[in-house]
Amino acid sequence: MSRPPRAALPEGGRHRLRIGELRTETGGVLPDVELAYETWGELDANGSNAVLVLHALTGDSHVAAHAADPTPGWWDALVGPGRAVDTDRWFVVAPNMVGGCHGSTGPSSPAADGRPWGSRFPFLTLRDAVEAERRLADHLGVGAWQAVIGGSMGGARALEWAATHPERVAGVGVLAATARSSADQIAWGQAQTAAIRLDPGFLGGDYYEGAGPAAGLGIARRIAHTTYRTAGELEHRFGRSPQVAEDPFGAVVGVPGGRGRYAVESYLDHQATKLTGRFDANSYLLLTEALMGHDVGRGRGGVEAALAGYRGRAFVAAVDSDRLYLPAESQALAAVLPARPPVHTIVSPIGHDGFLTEYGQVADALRDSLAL
Ligand SMILES: CC(=O)SCCNC(=O)CCNC(=O)[C@H](O)C(C)(C)COP(=O)(O)OP(=O)(O)OC[C@H]1O[C@@H](n2cnc3c(N)ncnc32)[C@H](O)[C@@H]1OP(=O)(O)O
Ligand SMILES: N[C@@H](CCO)C(=O)O
Repeated sequence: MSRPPRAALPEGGRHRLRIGELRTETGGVLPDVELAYETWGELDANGSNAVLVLHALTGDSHVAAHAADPTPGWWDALVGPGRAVDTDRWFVVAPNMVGGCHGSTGPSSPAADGRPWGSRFPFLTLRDAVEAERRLADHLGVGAWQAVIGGSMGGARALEWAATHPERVAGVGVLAATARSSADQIAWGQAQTAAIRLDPGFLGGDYYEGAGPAAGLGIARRIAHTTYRTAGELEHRFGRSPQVAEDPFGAVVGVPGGRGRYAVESYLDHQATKLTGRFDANSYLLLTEALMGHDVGRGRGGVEAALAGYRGRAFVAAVDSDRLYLPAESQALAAVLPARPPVHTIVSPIGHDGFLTEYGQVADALRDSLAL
């Protein structure tokens, strides 16, 4: 996609907020929670021009470049001066989800005894995350968000915001996400969590003084990443090609039982290595299981009843080739949102990750639908 030129980076920064004790839905207690978040633009005097952007499973708060951190973010072309979420007009806020590993309190953070929480970190739900973010909104003086927007797990959290605090959400944007995690999504999640837990280095979650479960986390990423892409894309990019200088039919000297790799294997190895270098396995487990537990209708009489009280604007988008978050599931969500929004189609050969690479296709519709 073409990116409009960036005239100047918006004002912005990296921040931390202590939100106090968080009692989780399932009875856990986190005594002193800190949220890491980033901001772009300026909040107006009424606190009425704020937009909340929520990241996906392994994302973080760095949505776009700003003056304090010019590194491009994961939705850089969507958020900034003159962009769909125009930071000359909107004050944009993006927190790292509680339980994560990019600044907010998570399993790798020190507990009161100074040791990492590890296995002691309580199970979290997306509603617990929304409660943490509600306190952030209160702290910032944001009465109602003009929009709460996210993709994948971020979209699920956005929907939870609309169901939990309908009066505080004027518009909700849900990309490549559904009202409830399906059996298929739970099944793929379970293969990933098993890979981590069965790694001998996992040590029940208390691995911080050892090597840790890098192998298990890497396998989890390989499984997940394959579901984020399509069979067609992988065939087109890699086919049956061997990785350069490797022979899938030949033994590798010095590696007992080893053989050369196909290019697609090397690609997945690379994705695994990148993730293990930037993500904590316990956070991966925690957030994956929070997402497996996602059902906006849980305890609320079902999905339709849960969203019936939400009177704000709605934007729903699906990637046409997404084999994990099916376009039909986005249609089902749109059909029960009171605004009855159309489902915008992101056309992409790559599948689920298309919401990260092709969002420019829906930028105008997103802005118009949410009055941004
Ligand atoms: C909304 C959110 O919060 S998510 C936050 C952002 N997401 C992430 O960071 C998650 C991790 N990344 C991703 O999921 C993806 O990289 C995306 C979706 C962001 C971008 O995808 P794409 O641009 O299509 O990149 P793609 O999946 O093709 O990967 C390219 C990488 O594979 C490498 N690669 C390609 N072929 C091979 C091969 N045969 N062997 C080894 N590596 C290979 C490339 O060198 C490149 O490496 P690099 O990323 O270190 O530069
Ligand atoms: N590639 C994205 C997609 C998850 O929905 C991530 O890792 O967060």
